[in-house]
Amino acid sequence: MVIAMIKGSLEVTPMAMLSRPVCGVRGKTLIINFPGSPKGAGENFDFVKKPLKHAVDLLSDKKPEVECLHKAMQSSNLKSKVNAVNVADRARKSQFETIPVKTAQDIVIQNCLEIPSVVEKRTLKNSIGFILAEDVLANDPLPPFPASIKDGYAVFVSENSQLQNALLQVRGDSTAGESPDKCHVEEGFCIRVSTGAPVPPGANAVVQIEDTELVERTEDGNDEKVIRILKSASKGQDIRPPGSDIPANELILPKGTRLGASELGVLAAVGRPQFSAYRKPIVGLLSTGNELQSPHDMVLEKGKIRDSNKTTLESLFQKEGFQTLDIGIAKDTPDAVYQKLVEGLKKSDVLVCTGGVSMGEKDYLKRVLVTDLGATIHFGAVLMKPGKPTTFATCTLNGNKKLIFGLPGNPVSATVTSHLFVIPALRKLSGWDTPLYPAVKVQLEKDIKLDPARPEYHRVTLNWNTETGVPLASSTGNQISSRLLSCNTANALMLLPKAGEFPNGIATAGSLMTAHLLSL
Ligand SMILES: Nc1nc2c(c(=O)[nH]1)N[C@H]1C(S)=C(S)[C@@H](COP(=O)(O)OP(=O)(O)OC[C@H]3O[C@@H](n4cnc5c(N)ncnc54)[C@H](O)[C@@H]3O)O[C@H]1N2
Ligand code: MOO
Ligand SMILES: [Mg+2]
Repeated sequence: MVIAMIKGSLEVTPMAMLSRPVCGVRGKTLIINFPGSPKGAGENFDFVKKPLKHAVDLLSDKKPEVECLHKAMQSSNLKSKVNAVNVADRARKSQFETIPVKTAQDIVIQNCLEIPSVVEKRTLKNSIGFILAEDVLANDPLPPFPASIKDGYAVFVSENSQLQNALLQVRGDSTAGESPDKCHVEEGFCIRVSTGAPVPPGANAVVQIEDTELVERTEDGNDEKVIRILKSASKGQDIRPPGSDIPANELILPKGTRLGASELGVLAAVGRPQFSAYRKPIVGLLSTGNELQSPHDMVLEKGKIRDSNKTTLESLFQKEGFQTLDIGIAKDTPDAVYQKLVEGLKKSDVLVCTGGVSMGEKDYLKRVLVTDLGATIHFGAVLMKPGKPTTFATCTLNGNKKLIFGLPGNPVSATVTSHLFVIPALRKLSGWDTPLYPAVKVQLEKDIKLDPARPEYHRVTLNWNTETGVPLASSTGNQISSRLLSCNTANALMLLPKAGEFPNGIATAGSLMTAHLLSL
């Protein structure tokens, strides 16, 4: 505890090295000596409060509770009930019906809808991409006063005079930030105004400086005394009436609005720096596989490869605005998969695993989900290339429903299925109404051979063709699902039908296809 206090305090101030915290135990009493200053005492309490209950339990010999806590904190003792020995009896065909992508997406979204959304208070900082959970009305109108659109003169235009060639005495000035009541305009007079400054009472138009000339200076020669208006002026000209940009007490951002830069700017403008938004889910990332080494390892052991999925998916989800947690790598044993799944599910709302979902003897994910976690697998095979063994399950942990994606281990399959299933789910859980990627018609640049059995999500780079108005889709090359390079530079997933739907099984150059936009 002393170390925790010194370590925590040093992050607040280097002066902490001058303090001498003391902690001890007398009989069954824990004694903590906090610093004398109220601020220091409060901070130090925060540094040590987490294990207090556990410390007191230890002192009072509350063994069962202590053991239970230990067990809950380390999922490392968990033993799977999956039989890993009997390989000969394993299923030789997938037990899961292969369903269309659209059906799979509907199932995912339906499960998201069954999770109650959590509303949290947010402020203008770090709220980009969040969805408003309340209707927002403007507190104040914008502009809050009649404001000048030009640098010039506030004047009075009457029924009889539009002021062409009129000589007006300059009575004062109104610059931005001043009170509108500072001065007053009457016939024969004007007030010099700046853009954004209040137009004073009595004035009903602004004449820009370009349409005036100076006729007489003040005695000291520095200021304007009389000006001439060169062009006729009309009532209301170059004035923004109060509330003309944003009216007060009107619904300006309805519940469900996604907060982009301008929406946050609007909230800032109308005096709503605090608002309710839907909480975003936390995404846990788990790689599985005996072959995986850290991407930081410079030397590969025999038979090993570096874990690239976690880096790709972490970057993808973070780019979409979601917080990710690295749950690590699970070895290909039922125990390891079980332990990592429990750890991941405790820490996150949505757990995204890669690998171990196909037909291999060490593909344990589905079996552990069902046998050890009592999870429901909603689908375990999807009619698509890449991504065939994509698996989606839900389970309940401490009363909370959790989503689990078991994405295929191949790097391209994991990336493509993240776009098609995981990101829509994360968006839906964050309150988006339309979480799927928008689709556009695109034109094939070259012939492409179609897959005999599965519709393909072909990675393409779209270039906007200004002559035809239709984006031209260029393939990123060899589409094998292990070749992550095929995702580089891709800004769309082009949906190609299976071979039977095209003569000779070839989609010819110039054909129109649907593509899902990943980015612009
Ligand atoms: N008999 C069958 N075999 C396979 C089928 C099938 O239907 N029948 N489906 C194939 C398809 S399609 C895919 S996709 C893969 C999916 O495999 P798994 O999800 O079980 O994944 P693994 O076997 O663990 O790994 C596949 C591949 O990906 C590499 N990998 C895994 N994790 C990572 C990572 N984090 N970073 C980089 N690369 C990773 C792994 O080394 C393998 O090469 O199954 C086919 N087999
Ligand atoms: O479906 Mo797998 O994802 O082709 O490689
Ligand atoms: Mg496998």
